Amino acid sequence: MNALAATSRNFKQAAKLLGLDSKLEKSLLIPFREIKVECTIPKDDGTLASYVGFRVQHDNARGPMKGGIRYHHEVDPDEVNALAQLMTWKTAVANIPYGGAKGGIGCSPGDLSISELERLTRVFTQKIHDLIGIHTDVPAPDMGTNAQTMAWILDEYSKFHGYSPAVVTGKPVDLGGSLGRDAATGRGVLFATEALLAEHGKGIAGQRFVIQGFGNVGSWAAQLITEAGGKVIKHSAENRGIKGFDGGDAVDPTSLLTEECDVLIPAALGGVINKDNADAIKAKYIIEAANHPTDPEADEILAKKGVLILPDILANSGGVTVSYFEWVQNIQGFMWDEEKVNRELKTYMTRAFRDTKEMCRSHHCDLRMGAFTLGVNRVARATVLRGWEA
Ligand SMILES: NC(=O)C1=CN([C@@H]2O[C@H](COP(=O)(O)OP(=O)(O)OC[C@H]3O[C@@H](n4cnc5c(N)ncnc54)[C@H](OP(=O)(O)O)[C@@H]3O)[C@@H](O)[C@H]2O)C=CC1
Ligand SMILES: O=C(O)CCC(=O)C(=O)O
Repeated sequence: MNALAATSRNFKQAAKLLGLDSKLEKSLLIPFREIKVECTIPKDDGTLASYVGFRVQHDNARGPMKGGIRYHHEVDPDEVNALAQLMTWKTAVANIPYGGAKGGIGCSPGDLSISELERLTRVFTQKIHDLIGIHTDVPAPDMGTNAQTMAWILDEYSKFHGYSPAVVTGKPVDLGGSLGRDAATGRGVLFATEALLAEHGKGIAGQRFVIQGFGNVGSWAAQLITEAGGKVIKHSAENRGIKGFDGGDAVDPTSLLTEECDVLIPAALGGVINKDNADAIKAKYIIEAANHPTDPEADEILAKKGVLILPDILANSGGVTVSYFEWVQNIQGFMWDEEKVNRELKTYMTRAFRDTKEMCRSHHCDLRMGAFTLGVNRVARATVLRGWEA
């Protein structure tokens, strides 16, 4: 199922459980603003290359819009729209004062040189600089982008608006980035997994994990789970990003989803768990480190098999939570030590898990609907409180 159809279906199910007014439901679903820009750059060989960039600003009822920028050849408007919508519910689940947005450029970053990536990022920033900002929309890294990409956005944005470190998060620590942001999504995955397993009288130690994707999120999750005593038995790439991680074997990324294990952690692309492979999944728990890795059809099959799924908008909210801490530090002009960042992250992740479970109890629903009803309800309340006057 297309990412937007899947995300909207989950939203509508949550709206129904909450008994939302149909006009409010419609207004929450339609994005605040969709931006599509042409980005042409000279390549290193002197020829020109054109790319399409997107930024979808989904909702700002609870605060500035927030979300990553993805560089990937499969980036398309529907997917960016779905990812932006997920950010709106995710920031509300985490209870941080943001709305949701997401951006992307349809390109294969591995085929571009560093200077081509820098030119592309600067052209994209030139096209969107007056639509982002510290109190309007704050980008961050996602697949195919990193702290260096954020440094280029910060520099280009600052040419127009003056030095503004808080306009992006996930930037290098030397430019005002937060200690602990690099590991934050993976660390949040660890805390969320601990909270879920604890409900079943289990800990990380001794559980067998399979992780798909070994970029920023997957590699940090693997390292931290290993340090906590978990056994990462398979992962989907050569060790990348984390020096010295030596757990698990590298195998083909699609077949590993159906490997024998206790906990499966998809940490790459969306839609990888679908009606074609859901029945063959052997894990007892799925922790969605990636965004929308599970199709609604697969959700139904896995529920019948008794597999518990910790949904993306809760499981991977550690990244945006520490992005919030970074933004707060930039605005305060005061840097936190890493221990404080990690301690606060644990508090926020544990609270989000507890609040989600409360919605599961009160609305008699699974964890995905618990998280969706929690997020959608908070955004709906803020929307109504702000009023409808034009
Ligand atoms: N970075 C963050 O803070 C956050 C990220 N996320 C989500 O986590 C996921 C991963 O993001 P991140 O780690 O930042 O991205 P990275 O670009 O750092 O890493 C992506 C990983 O996915 C792998 N991958 C790419 N395509 C496929 C495929 N078709 N099948 C299997 N593996 C594939 C890549 O392998 P290779 O290197 O070989 O291409 C790489 O290991 C995304 O869904 C993202 O939206 C969610 C919250 C926050
Ligand atoms: O850190 C952020 O602001 C956003 C991270 C992100 O894109 C995500 O959670 O999917």
